Amino acid sequence: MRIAFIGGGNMAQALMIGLQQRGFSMQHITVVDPDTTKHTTLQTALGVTTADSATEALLAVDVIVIAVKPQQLQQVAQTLAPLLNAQLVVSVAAGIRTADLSRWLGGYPTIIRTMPNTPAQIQSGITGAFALPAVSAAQRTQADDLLQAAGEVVWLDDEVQLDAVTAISGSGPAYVFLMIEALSAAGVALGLSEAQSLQLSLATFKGASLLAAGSQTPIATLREQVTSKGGTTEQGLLSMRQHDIHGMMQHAAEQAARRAKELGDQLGAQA
Ligand SMILES: NC(=O)C1=CN([C@@H]2O[C@H](COP(=O)(O)OP(=O)(O)OC[C@H]3O[C@@H](n4cnc5c(N)ncnc54)[C@H](OP(=O)(O)O)[C@@H]3O)[C@@H](O)[C@H]2O)C=CC1
Ligand SMILES: O=C(O)[C@@H]1CCC=N1
Repeated sequence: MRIAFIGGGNMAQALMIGLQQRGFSMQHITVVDPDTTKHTTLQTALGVTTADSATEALLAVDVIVIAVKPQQLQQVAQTLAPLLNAQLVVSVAAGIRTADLSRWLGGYPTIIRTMPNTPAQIQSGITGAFALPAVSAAQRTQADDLLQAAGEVVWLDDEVQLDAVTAISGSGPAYVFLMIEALSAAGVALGLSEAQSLQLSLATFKGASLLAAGSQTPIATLREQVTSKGGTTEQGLLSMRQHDIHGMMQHAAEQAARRAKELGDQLGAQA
């Protein structure tokens, strides 16, 4: 499979590192990004070919992954439109709907909209994906192979659900990083050194996540197994409930999903 990435920023790099870790032939990847300061790093660290603008020859690939910011997508799509020739187009942009991208690409039919996340770079990502009906079974398999290099893939039948995926797993790593920062800061406030508090917090998130992911036991039961009657956890959880942890997470996800829809509405309204 030959791949062209349009945009070589954070998300594209996370996907490419995932592909590299999986042993993908990196010489089969071209990255188009006008920010030439990124080119040397992309070439030396990842072994990919770089270019500052797209040409028909550079886009003679099987899959084009568009990984620019949603605000840049319309302009990028209009530049790509005359250069396309039946390649599969995969978008990772938050909020932007396939109908709008297809229109910007001149009525292009073979598009898969996805929402990956940055743990892709250690093959521990998860991607939500939605394919337009014109995408062939072979192209869907190609996209699945590409995305599986980054971790799990969840195929959706309803594109609207991608805004929820964005709010949960697309943005989710940032929520988790914030929680690690917060737990670690709490440890420092209780007298631990910064280094040891971070070590304890990181190992706790990692251990609890691995235990939960690898166990048949319901998460609530795993939580109860930590919570000794009359013990310490009970007090910690009580405080978290008093501060409405569920409401906080619900509100955060709602705000992220609202923003994904807003990006789709506002940017998708462009001709
Ligand atoms: N970061 C994340 O965790 C996730 C991001 N996404 C999506 O991925 C997309 C990219 O996000 P992210 O990687 O964070 O953003 P970045 O800004 O890191 O990457 C975008 C890159 O595209 C470049 N670019 C701008 N214009 C063009 C152009 N005309 N042709 C080619 N490249 C161009 C940008 O250059 P310059 O900086 O000079 O503008 C930049 O290097 C977004 O749509 C986002 O919604 C999806 C899931 C998770
Ligand atoms: O914050 C953003 O808009 C992108 C999409 C999901 C993660 N990062």
